[in-house]
Amino acid sequence: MSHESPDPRPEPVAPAALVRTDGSVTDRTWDGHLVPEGYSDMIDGVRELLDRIAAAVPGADLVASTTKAVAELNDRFAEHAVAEPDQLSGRLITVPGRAQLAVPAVHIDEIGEDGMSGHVWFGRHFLGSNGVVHGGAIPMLFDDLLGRFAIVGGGARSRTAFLHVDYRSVAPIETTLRVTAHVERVEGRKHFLRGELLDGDRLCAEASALFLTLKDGQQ
Ligand SMILES: CCCCCCCCCCCC(=O)SCCNC(=O)CCNC(=O)[C@H](O)C(C)(C)COP(=O)(O)OP(=O)(O)OC[C@H]1O[C@@H](n2cnc3c(N)ncnc32)[C@H](O)[C@@H]1OP(=O)(O)O
Repeated sequence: MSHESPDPRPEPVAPAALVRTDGSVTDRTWDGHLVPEGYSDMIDGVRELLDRIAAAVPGADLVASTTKAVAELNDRFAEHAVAEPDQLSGRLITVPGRAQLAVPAVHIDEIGEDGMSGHVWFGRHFLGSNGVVHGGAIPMLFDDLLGRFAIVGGGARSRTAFLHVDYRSVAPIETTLRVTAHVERVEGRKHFLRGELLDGDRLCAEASALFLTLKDGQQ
């Protein structure tokens, strides 16, 4: 049995090359590692695959062929494993979601010294239930966005000391939502940040967080 349904995924907007916030193009991570051509497109494809798998009831043929293909890919990727300082996933700060698949892909629209705004679209991979984004995905979004902004805003490497999230109304999946982040105040190593997730003008969730700049040699 199959159900016809409209495909709600937005057109992919991630560039083949990596575009910095000032519009210039690079082929390297922030710390100089060369990124193979098409890498961010590959990550986008895997993100779409996670949404497609979450949304589908596949037949036995598709299950078998997918299991075989994934096993082959696992073997091939295992041959290319590197140590953490050399990995690309999570280090492409110019790509939505930093090419880290657990992190929802936030597209940054505006960024300044004290704040940023962007948009995010949660696919079926991030479904909690009944058309609503999983409650665990929202802190992940805020931790990444605010943590990244603690660095972009002039901080050095930092870690989350606390992250408080209030869920004010449901966040729908398959909808373009707005996200904002701003610096509330900085006290020495302590960066206090706030963020919001909105559906139009409706506040879905808000976060307040403290990030601490790490001391030299701190893990
Ligand atoms: C790759 C490129 C991409 C970059 C993009 C990356 C974006 C991703 C970002 C993800 C970030 C993470 O998820 S990090 C992973 C999740 N977080 C963690 O695992 C952190 C675990 N906790 C810790 O490691 C530690 O507790 C720290 C680092 C947070 C703090 O330890 P510390 O450095 O020794 O500091 P400490 O002396 O305890 O505290 C310093 C000051 O902060 C205050 N303080 C400390 N913790 C708290 C707290 N929870 N609530 C209130 N205040 C606190 C203290 O009272 C003190 O205030 P005063 O007396 O000075 O006034």
